[in-house]
Amino acid sequence: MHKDLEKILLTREEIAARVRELGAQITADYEGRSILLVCILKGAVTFFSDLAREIKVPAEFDFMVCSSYGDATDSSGFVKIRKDLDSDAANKDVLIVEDIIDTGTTLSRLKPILEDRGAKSVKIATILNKPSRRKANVTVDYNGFEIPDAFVVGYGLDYAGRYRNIPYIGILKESVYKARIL
Ligand SMILES: O=P(O)(O)OC[C@H]1O[C@H](OP(=O)(O)OP(=O)(O)O)[C@H](O)[C@@H]1O
Ligand SMILES: Nc1nc2[nH]cnc2c(=O)[nH]1
Repeated sequence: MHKDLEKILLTREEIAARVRELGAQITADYEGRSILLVCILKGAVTFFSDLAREIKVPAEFDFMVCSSYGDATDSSGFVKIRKDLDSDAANKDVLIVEDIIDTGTTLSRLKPILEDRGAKSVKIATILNKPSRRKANVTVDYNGFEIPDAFVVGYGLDYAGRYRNIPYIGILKESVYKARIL
């Protein structure tokens, strides 16, 4: 285990098994159609590349970078798109791929933006979900794991830009972020 982790929450094997299940479910749900898979950078990149290979219907890839400010329950909560899609979402079945849904601010703002562009459908897949932290309503169509309110890293998720390449998901030691040693 990485020295900065308190414990491993989800092993490589557990993640891979769940990703296979999600891929099979998505493949069945979209049978006969194709998907525009949208990766929300950077955190979702690992899940995105694993999930995409478990989806057996034709899939286009595209990428967005978003920053959220405030929370979605007040009018100051908004999402800034720092890198937009290259493709046109109109008339496409869009599947947004996220690493974690926390307050829900990002997706509660992003989903309507893609719907307003004329997407045929917009659904959401996430590997992690923290429902106890929710402030904005988000329907999660494909939910990997519900996790407690602890700060996790690995499998794409970072703290201060680090730990994204840990191949499993673990809880970061409080001493790491309390000491602000990074
Ligand atoms: O539900 P919310 O409270 O809106 O939080 C979830 C968002 O926060 C994280 O991104 P982050 O801004 O940390 O960027 P990163 O993916 O580049 O690490 C995560 O990837 C989601 O996009
Ligand atoms: N890395 C990381 N980012 C988050 N964003 C919201 N919750 C988390 C978390 O637990 N870990």
